[in-house]
Amino acid sequence: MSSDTVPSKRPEKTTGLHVGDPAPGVKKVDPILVADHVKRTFGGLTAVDVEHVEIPRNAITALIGPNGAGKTTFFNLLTGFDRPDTGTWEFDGRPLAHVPAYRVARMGLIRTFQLTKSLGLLTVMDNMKLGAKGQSGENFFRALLPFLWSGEEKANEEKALDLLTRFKLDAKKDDYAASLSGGQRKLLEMARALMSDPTLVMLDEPMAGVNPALTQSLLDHILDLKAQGMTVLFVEHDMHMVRHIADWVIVMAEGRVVAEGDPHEVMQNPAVIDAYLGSHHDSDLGETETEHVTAMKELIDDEQ
Ligand SMILES: Nc1ncnc2c1ncn2[C@@H]1O[C@H](COP(=O)(O)OP(=O)(O)OP(=O)(O)O)[C@@H](O)[C@H]1O
Repeated sequence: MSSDTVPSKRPEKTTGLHVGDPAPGVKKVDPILVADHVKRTFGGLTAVDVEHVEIPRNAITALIGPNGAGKTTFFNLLTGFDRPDTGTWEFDGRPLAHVPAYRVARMGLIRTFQLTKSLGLLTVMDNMKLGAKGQSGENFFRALLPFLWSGEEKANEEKALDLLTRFKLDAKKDDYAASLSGGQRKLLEMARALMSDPTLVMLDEPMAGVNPALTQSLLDHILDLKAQGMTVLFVEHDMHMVRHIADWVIVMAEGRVVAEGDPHEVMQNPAVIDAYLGSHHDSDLGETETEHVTAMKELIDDEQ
């Protein structure tokens, strides 16, 4: 955790996102994603058991929770990278359960991974082109009639260069992705996600492994996504980041949503304190205290 984790300008928070008390599963004024009864078990372990959750449109929502709470599994389910035992969910009013990941992406829901998936032996530019919608090779007839797609190829390259410039990676466009630093790879992954003009961007631990020199730039880019009309849902352990940029926070523990609210309210919610600190929150956790718990403890103290 870093207390330097602040964007360069004060983020404009979006409020008025929910209807009624901010309890788990609370209705949103304009949800972009609505999930019901999504359950995933691994043998005897219930990793995800979300009864109902709504993600507000054109806002930044943080999904937080202690290690093993089910956040990444839930991300995998929503984006078609894993299959639930039960459950349905809709993205922009369209059912998504059983839709494979590549089609979910084409529908406008793009995700990044905790460990970046940039292809090290491809150049930065080639990684970007892979993120484009409707690539030439996808369609048999286009592949037979290349003049149909040369214009598209050029447009993709221009768009990629534009994005790489925005993310300050243009000078690296011909380098192998493997030569980038961890933080630059995170930026590349985010830039690549934007190649397909998503409406919902899901980021799994965008700050993990990013050195302080790049954290501000990453935060600014995430805020930009909202400014451009996109919706962001991100998993993050860095609570300072959550507090600074999230408009809404959803807290998971043991597979369930245990609390929701704006970042300041949520940090004071007893269910959240319990989820992170169990029954130990008045005592020193000593050796057993993880970095995430320490971070949460500091913030809870700040809020009180
Ligand atoms: N493929 C799998 N096979 C078996 N168990 C799994 C699998 N994937 C996840 N789990 C288990 O499901 C639970 C939820 O894991 P998940 O990675 O979703 O949690 P998380 O909240 O993302 O945790 P972290 O913050 O540590 O990344 C954990 O107990 C984990 O061990």
